[in-house]
Amino acid sequence: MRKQELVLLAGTIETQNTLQEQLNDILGEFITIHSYASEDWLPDTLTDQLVIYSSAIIEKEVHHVVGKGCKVIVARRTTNYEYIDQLFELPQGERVLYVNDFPQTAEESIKTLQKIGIQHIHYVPYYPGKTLTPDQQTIKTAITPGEIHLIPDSVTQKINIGVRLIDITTLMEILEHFNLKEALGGEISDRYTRKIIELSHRLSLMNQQTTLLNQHLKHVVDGVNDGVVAFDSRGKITVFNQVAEQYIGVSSVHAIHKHIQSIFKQDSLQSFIFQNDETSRYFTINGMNLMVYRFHLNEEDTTVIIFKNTDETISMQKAARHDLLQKGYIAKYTFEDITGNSPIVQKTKQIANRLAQTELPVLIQGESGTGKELYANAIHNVSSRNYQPFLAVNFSALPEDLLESELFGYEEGAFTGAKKGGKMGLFEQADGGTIFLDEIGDVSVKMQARLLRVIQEMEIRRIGGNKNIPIDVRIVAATNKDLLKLIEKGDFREDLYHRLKVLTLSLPALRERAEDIPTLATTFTKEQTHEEIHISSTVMNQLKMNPWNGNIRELKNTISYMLAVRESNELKKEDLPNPVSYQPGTTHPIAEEDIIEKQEQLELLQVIYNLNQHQGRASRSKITQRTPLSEQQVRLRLQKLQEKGYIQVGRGRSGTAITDAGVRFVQNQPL
Ligand SMILES: Nc1ncnc2c1ncn2[C@@H]1O[C@H](COP(=O)(O)OP(=O)(O)OP(=O)(O)O)[C@@H](O)[C@H]1O
Repeated sequence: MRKQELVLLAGTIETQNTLQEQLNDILGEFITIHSYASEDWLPDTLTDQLVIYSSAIIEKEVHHVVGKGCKVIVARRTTNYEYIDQLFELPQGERVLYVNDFPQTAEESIKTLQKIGIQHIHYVPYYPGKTLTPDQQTIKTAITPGEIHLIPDSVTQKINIGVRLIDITTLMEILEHFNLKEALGGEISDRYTRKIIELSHRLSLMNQQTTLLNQHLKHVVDGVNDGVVAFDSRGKITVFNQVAEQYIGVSSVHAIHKHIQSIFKQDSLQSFIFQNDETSRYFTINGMNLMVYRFHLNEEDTTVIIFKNTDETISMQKAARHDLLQKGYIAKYTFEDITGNSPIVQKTKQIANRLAQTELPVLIQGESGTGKELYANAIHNVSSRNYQPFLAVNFSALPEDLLESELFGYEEGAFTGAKKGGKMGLFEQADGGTIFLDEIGDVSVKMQARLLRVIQEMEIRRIGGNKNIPIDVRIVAATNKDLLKLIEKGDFREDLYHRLKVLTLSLPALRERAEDIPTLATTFTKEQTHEEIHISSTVMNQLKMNPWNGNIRELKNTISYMLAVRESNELKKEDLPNPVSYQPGTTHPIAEEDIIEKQEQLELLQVIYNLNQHQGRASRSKITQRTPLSEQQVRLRLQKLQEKGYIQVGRGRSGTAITDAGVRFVQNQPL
């Protein structure tokens, strides 16, 4: 049987090609399709043919070629479902121009799109000759079924959903014309609907994916440890996670889509949410201490509120600290542990506190035992790095050959005995925190060069390694040596000195703040025993007088000694260690007047001792005759000797007698 034929007449080549392809797909097996576009060329007069117009509008342009015996069918057209996926990506409520060649085709197409469920966007029909209102002229997106050239220039996003296709009723009309409807109608409508089903399958797949994505995001937001709430420009809640449910005491099902004010009833919270100057504030909500943060997502015109439980944050920080503590990388002391109320200590603590707030290196200088390590700890603990590691390296305690691998680590196989997998050095381990370089004056010149490089570059290279590892470490160094003298002698690099001493902190010697000695002595006593210990005034006076060349460490050791040897709950002069056992002077000589005054007291004591031995109790005039001191000076020194428990000054004319402690003191003095 000869195949039947039909002629398709379209306006544009694009429409011609698309519809030719559609008809071929569905009817090509049974009917031969010829097609022409009026914008291209048309055939000579057609006779006795079935002619399909792509739309009623082209009639004027083509009717002259439709001759005798022709039957004309004007195609009804519907959206081409293949390309509409892109429309789902447009945001909810977006205004778009729907651009077509005529008002009725534009209106029709909009209705079709709405019918198949694309209702989240707001369509404005547009066709040649339509005048847009000033408001409509701001629309930046246009959709068109192949009529790209008709889109106004103001539009920036152009979505071509392709030429509209011939609908099923027209296809059935064609079959009827050829008397094929009965034989082929079912099959053709199946082919047509299969395409539609494919589309609805794609749409449902897309919906499924959107639902999955929404669920996934809900799980993510629910998994966040903080309360998260979001609301749109009208105040309607769009996000309300599980933690927010707990904090606010409202279920998300109840909260979502409600107005924010109906859920957050607390006035102060409402005013915080709606004002613009503050971005965070502290609130107590349902008995919980919450820090509330607010920020705006401009693109989505959404406000997000985050609720952080400060009690939980504190316990998390404690857990992090516990972790560091287990590794031993923690600064144990704070400024509270630094005992002393003397003006000089208060001032030093104040300066240290300020230095701590910077990120710059600090060099702590002070005699041995003045608390340099204590200050380094305290500085770290008030700095912004306080929840990061604090590592102390004592250069005088580590042998030179170990130092390098300890500080910088090594790679596997770097040397015989190197651990499998290599080792991280202290600088790497201190990353994010503070490294305390103690006794920096004892560092060898070779190590000084390496340290200088690390401090300059803020990166290290492991022994045997070939890559530089960046580090973020704050340096606090300490020394009891006079680094300037070392520089003069060529034992310390001047460039390293300048790198380290960006900020300096000088710690006072204990003798410069003797007024702190009673508090220190009592503190150390309490630290070491729970027993109620009294320090006799004689002992206290003696402690105050001692030059303390070993500073606080020496004082602490003296207290430990006395607590060990005491016979009662009172620390008496007999418990004091032998003066010669006091630490020898380290860096500073004892202040001049101290030596002289001590010497004079000793001489006086010697005089009293001799007088007592030969003449019994000694009168003040006799004592004065035997010394170069004035009567007034003798009186003052006798008072001091009595306070120390070395003599007993009698009333009236009864004279002065040396005590046992005085005798011991005299006898113990080097000749
Ligand atoms: N102000 C203070 N209050 C309480 N204890 C202190 C104080 N200063 C120092 N100490 C104690 O004295 C001892 C010595 O302190 P630290 O080790 O910090 O001194 P240092 O200056 O680093 O000494 P060195 O130069 O010998 O290393 C420590 O036991 C410390 O706890």
